[in-house]
Amino acid sequence: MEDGSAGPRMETNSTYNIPLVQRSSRENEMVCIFGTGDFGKALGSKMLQCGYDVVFGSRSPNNANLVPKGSEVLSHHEAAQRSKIIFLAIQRDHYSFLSRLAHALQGKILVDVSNNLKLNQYPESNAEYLAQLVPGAEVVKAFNTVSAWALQSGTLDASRQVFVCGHDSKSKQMVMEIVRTLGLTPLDQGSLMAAKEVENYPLQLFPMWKIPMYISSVLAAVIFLYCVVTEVIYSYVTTGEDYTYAIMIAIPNRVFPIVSLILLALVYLAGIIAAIIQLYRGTKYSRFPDWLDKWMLCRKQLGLVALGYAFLHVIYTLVIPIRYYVRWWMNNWAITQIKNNATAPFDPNYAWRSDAYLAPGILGFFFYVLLGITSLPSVSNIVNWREFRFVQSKLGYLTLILCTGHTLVYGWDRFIYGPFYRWHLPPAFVLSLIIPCAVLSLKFILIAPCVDRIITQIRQGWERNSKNPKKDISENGKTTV
Ligand SMILES: NC(=O)C1=CN([C@@H]2O[C@H](COP(=O)(O)OP(=O)(O)OC[C@H]3O[C@@H](n4cnc5c(N)ncnc54)[C@H](OP(=O)(O)O)[C@@H]3O)[C@@H](O)[C@H]2O)C=CC1
Ligand SMILES: [Fe+3]
Repeated sequence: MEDGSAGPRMETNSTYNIPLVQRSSRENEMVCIFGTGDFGKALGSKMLQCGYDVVFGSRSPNNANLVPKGSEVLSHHEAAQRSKIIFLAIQRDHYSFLSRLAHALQGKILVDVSNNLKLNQYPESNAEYLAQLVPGAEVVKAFNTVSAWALQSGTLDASRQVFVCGHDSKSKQMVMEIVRTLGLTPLDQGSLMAAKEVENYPLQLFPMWKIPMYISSVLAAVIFLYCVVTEVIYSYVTTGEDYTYAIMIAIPNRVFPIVSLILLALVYLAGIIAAIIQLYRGTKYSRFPDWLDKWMLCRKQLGLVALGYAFLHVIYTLVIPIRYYVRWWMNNWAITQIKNNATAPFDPNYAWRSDAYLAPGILGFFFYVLLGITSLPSVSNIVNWREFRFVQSKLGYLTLILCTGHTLVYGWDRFIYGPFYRWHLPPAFVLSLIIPCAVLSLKFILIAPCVDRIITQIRQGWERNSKNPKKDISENGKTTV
């Protein structure tokens, strides 16, 4: 849009709606908005600021004081005559009156901004429903991901993207131009068939985080209950000892590292299953099952949730020295030694064991944090694809090895120590090692040169069962291999 004076717009604007964008020197473009509700008013106000002329279509055109200063309110029929583009800031349930206006709406561009309350609330999308009601108009879906509040307050940072879809590309371009003028970023989503997806988008709560959150919560709950049964209830039943205070710090500090380790292993298990499937099928050209696709797509979120649990484990571990139970136990031990006038000998084995347990934990956590940082868009955008793969894969496996090592050394002789197998149940940390050890063993097999060669070939497009290599029939009938 070329620069120029703001035209007659300036005089009619109230102090609130001084155009921020200087539009073309030609007549200001008139846009019509049906509905003087929250969204209609917010959109109208923003458009006035950006230099458009706004006319509202309302059931009560006499309530002109309700709309932003500088705009007009007319009946739907009159307002429709004034503009090529009409924004429908009306709930879908009230669309039916539009069929009576079909004649006035003939050839107009109707912008559907509506949202629903539930996912898939109606069989067809609101925009497609509108297109059926007013077949003579071009329907474009847009703006439904922008809230009235954000439009009005200007806090659009998180929602600058406006999904736009519609059958007629010219109409879509006109709407996208308005989106740009309002300082937003249009994203063309294709034909009106995409409207359903566009409408479902704002109804989804953190779509990629759902599965990781669900898995981690279920895991945490199950492991917590397992620890309560094998530690608190077991102690109470067998010795009558009250160990319930453990549910505040001791048991959560077992649950957090276990969940973290299992989630981290699950991040890499997806890739291993994918490699095994490719090896088995002997091709990369057939689709993975749906569940694996979903799993692969949420690996980053899974890893970040795992990092969150690792953080909790670190914090809970740091408070151990200030716990009453620990201080009591240490003092008691020292007093017993004084009373007996005998100092417990220094045990280098034990010193080794405790350091060997802590060191991989600290290093593992360090790489864990590094992994988390490199997955942030601001960091991943400045490394190339190879560097990103290197960090996420090599560093990821190193983290998994260190954290698994940390748990293995923690186990030490506890794996075979009878009293830890209460009611014949293995201690929780033993369970936490199953998936990580399986992942590491499988990875070990997959990187063996003979297996790795086949996987690399498959990933480069080689197919085991293709007896006839892919043939291209060129136009002159010759076959090229
Ligand atoms: N609020 C928001 O943040 C967002 C809203 N949207 C969508 O924008 C649309 C409007 O939302 P919102 O402004 O919040 O809703 P409101 O309920 O505040 O306003 C809707 C407007 O529609 C008109 N209306 C109500 N009933 C009828 C009817 N029976 N026939 C004709 N017109 C009627 C009224 O205007 P009048 O009295 O002038 O006729 C009313 O002010 C909805 O489809 C919503 O999904 C999309 C994104 C964000
Ligand atoms: Fe630990």
